[in-house]
Amino acid sequence: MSDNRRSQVVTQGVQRTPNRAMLRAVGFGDNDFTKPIIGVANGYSTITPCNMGIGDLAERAEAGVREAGGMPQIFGTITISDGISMGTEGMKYSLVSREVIADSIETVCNGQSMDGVIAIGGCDKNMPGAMLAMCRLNIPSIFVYGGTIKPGHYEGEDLTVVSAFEAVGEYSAGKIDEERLLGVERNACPGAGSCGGMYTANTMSSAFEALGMSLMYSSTMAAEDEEKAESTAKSAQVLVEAVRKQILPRQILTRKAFENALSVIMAVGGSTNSVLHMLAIANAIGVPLSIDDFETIRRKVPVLCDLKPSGRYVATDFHRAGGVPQVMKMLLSKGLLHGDALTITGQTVAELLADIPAEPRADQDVIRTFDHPMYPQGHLGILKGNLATEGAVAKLTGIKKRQITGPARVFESEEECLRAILDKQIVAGDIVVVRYEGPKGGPGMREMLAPTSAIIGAGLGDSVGLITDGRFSGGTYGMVVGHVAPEAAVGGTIALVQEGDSITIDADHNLLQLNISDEELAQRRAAWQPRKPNYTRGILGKYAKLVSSSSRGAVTDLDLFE
Ligand SMILES: CC(C)(O)[C@@H](O)C(=O)O
Ligand SMILES: [Mg+2]
Repeated sequence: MSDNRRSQVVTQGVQRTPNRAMLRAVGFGDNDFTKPIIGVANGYSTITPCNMGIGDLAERAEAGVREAGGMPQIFGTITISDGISMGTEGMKYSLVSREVIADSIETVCNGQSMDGVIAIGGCDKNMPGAMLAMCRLNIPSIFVYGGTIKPGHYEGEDLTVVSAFEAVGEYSAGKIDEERLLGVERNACPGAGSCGGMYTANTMSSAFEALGMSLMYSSTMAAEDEEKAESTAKSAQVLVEAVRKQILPRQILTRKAFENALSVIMAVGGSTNSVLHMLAIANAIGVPLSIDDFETIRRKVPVLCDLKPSGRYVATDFHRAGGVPQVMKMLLSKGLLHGDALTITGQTVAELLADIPAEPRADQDVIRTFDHPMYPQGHLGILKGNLATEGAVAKLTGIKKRQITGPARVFESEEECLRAILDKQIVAGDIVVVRYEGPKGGPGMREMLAPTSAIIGAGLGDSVGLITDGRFSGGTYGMVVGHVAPEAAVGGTIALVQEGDSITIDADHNLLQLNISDEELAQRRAAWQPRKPNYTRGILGKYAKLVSSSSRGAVTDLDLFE
C-alpha cells in the first residue's frame, strides 16, 4: 500500500492534471506526487507569547517532513490569548476557539485529502482544538507543543502571568505598593511560550504526551530552547513514519490511553480545564469516558508534583527534574498506568519508559515520591448534589479546608463579582456564586482567573468558596468549584440560588448542596424564566445554540441529528 493513499485522489490520473498543475505552483515536482502530503497546522501568531515562536517551529516541521520523504503543506490556525482576553467579554471566545481550531484543521486536512497532520499550538485551546480534529480525521497525527515560557524574575522570586493576576488582589487589599505592582507587570512574562506553571496549556501538553500523541519530554520543553526545535523536526520524522505504518489516532486514543492521561493530570496537579477537554476528545474519538471517571482516578492517584499555581515550581523546573516521562514511569511502577498503550512512535508506553528509573532523582524536589506526595489523592474532585446533578469540578489544592458551609453571594457575571471582591464586599465564610457564565449562558464559560486571584491576593483563599457554571484558569486555586452543570442558562439549580442562601461545598463527600427544602426548590424552579440569550447571531450565537453541557465536554457536535 502506498504512503499517499488519501492524497492520491488529487495527485493521480489524467483527470488530475489541473490539480497537479496547481500543486506544481506550490513546489511539487515530477517525483513528489507519490509522496504523502502532510498538513502542518501552524498556530503562529503575534497576539500572544504562547504562539509567537511557533512560526519557526512550523518551518522546522516542514523541513523535517520533507527530509523524511513527505510533502509538507502549511496552513494557519487561529488562537485566542486567554491571558490577554481574561476578564473581558472577549474571553467568551476562548472556549469557542477550541471548536474553530478543530473545525479549521478538519476542514483543511479533509478538504485537501491530506495523508497526515502535524499540529503546532501554544495557548490553551490550541491543544484540545487540534486533538479534536485529529480524532475526527483519524489520519496519522502528531501534536507539537509550542513550549512553555521561562519564569520571570523579580525581587528574588520566580514569576508567571498568574503572579500579575494575584498582584492585582494584593494591591487592592493594600498588601503591596504600586512600584511592586509595576515590577511584577514588567517582569512576569520574559519571552515566548505558554504560561509557565502547571496551568492549562502545560497541563494539556502533558496530557497529550501521556496519551501517546506527542513525543516524550516534548511537552515541558521551553519554547525558546533549541531542543524544542529539534524535537519538532523529530516529530515530523515520526509522523511520516506513522503514515507509512498507518498508525491511526483510533489505535492510540483508547480507553487505556485516556486513563493514562487522567492519571498524569492528577499527578502533575493539572488544570480543571482538562476535565472539559478530555471529555470532548473522548467524545470525538468515540471512547466512553464520563466525568465520574475523573473521580475514580483521583482517588487512586496522588498529586506528586510541586508545581504552580499552588505549588512552588514552574514547567521548566519540572522538565529539568525529569518531566512527564518520570511521572509516567512512577505511575507505571505502581500499577497506575497502562504500559501496553500504543504511541504515535509505534512503541508502547512501557517501551518508551524502559530506561527511566522508577524513583525520581534525589537531587530535586519538584517531583515527589509516593511516600511524600503533595496530596495523597488527586486534586480534581467531581462534586454532585442538588446544585450540580450532572456534576461540577472542584480544584482542591493550596487550601487547608475541604468543607465549607456559608451564605451565597450571588453575581450574574464575572465583572460584578470581581468588583465586589476588590471593593472588599466579600468576607471570610462567604460562598461566591457566579452564574450565567456557562457554555450556553456566557456563552463560552469564561475563565474566572481575575476573581479567584483577587480572592487569593486578599488572603481569603482558605475561607471563601467560589462556585460557577463558568470555568477556571489553570492558574486558579483555592476553594473553587466550576463547570457546575446543569448551568443557569438552562435552568440548573445554580440559577435558583438567592442571596444569603446556605450552600455547602464538601470535597470529602463530593457534595455541592443548596441547603433549602425540596419544596422550596421546586417552587423556585417552577417560577424560573429563561433569560434572553446574550448573543443570537454570529459565532457566539451559533455556539450557544449548539453547545452541550460542560459535563459532556461542552462540545458542539454531540448528537447533532438525534
Ligand atoms: C492565562 C492562563 C494562566 O494561561 C490561563 O488561561 C490558564 O487557563 O491556565
Ligand atoms: Mg485558560
